[in-house]
Amino acid sequence: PNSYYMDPSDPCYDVCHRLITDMTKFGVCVLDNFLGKEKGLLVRNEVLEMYRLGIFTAGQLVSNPGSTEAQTVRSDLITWIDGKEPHCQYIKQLITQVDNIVLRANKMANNGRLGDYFINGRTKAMVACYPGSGSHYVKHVDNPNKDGRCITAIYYLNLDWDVKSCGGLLRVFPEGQNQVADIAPIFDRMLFFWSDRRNPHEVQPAYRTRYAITLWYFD
Ligand SMILES: O=C(O)CNC(=O)c1n[nH]c2ccccc2c1=O
Ligand SMILES: [Fe+2]
Repeated sequence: PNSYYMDPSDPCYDVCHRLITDMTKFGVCVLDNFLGKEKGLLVRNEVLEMYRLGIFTAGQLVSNPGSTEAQTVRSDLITWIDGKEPHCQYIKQLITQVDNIVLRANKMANNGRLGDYFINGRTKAMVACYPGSGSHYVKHVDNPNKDGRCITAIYYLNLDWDVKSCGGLLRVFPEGQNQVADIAPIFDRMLFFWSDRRNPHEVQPAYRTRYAITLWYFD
């Protein structure tokens, strides 16, 4: 069939429709209140507990620019989760929820292709923590060389996050547009964007501990 029918009374319908529309028009989609406060807090607590248990490892090493000694500035800390680990049941539920939406939006899009992709898999969930000491991520493209990743999906966990005092803004520079997209990493916000060169982006220096969970979908 051209595209599989989804009943508009289905609660997922609106979200899937938003995802298709925004990704087609902007290549970026922001969904707020994604899980709801209660479930969002349960996911957040699992991540904070993991951080307390010290299972995060250093993400990228950023050498001190211009420094003489070889010391490196720790930037983001990360850990990879498939959801089967102990004390990750709510992270697993988040992953399942995002899978449902991406896969059903993929089927619902015309002739079953979301942005001309046929999504057929994803990475594990990468839980990232930016310690608040000005840690950041320089402007980059997630998938510059066709490694198969097509959609970046990020879930933010940061309560009462005010970019003016906490920093940590995600700034996307959509290719070919002179308009940037500034996305605050606020609690229970779900973000999707094309992982390729259409969306260079940076994480500006964070002055409070900043948590996010990222999934990359493959086509
Ligand atoms: O947290 C955000 O708002 C955006 N985050 C990113 O773009 C981002 N992109 N690529 C990575 C690769 C390895 C470790 C962390 C990352 C990472 O936070
Ligand atoms: Fe990125």
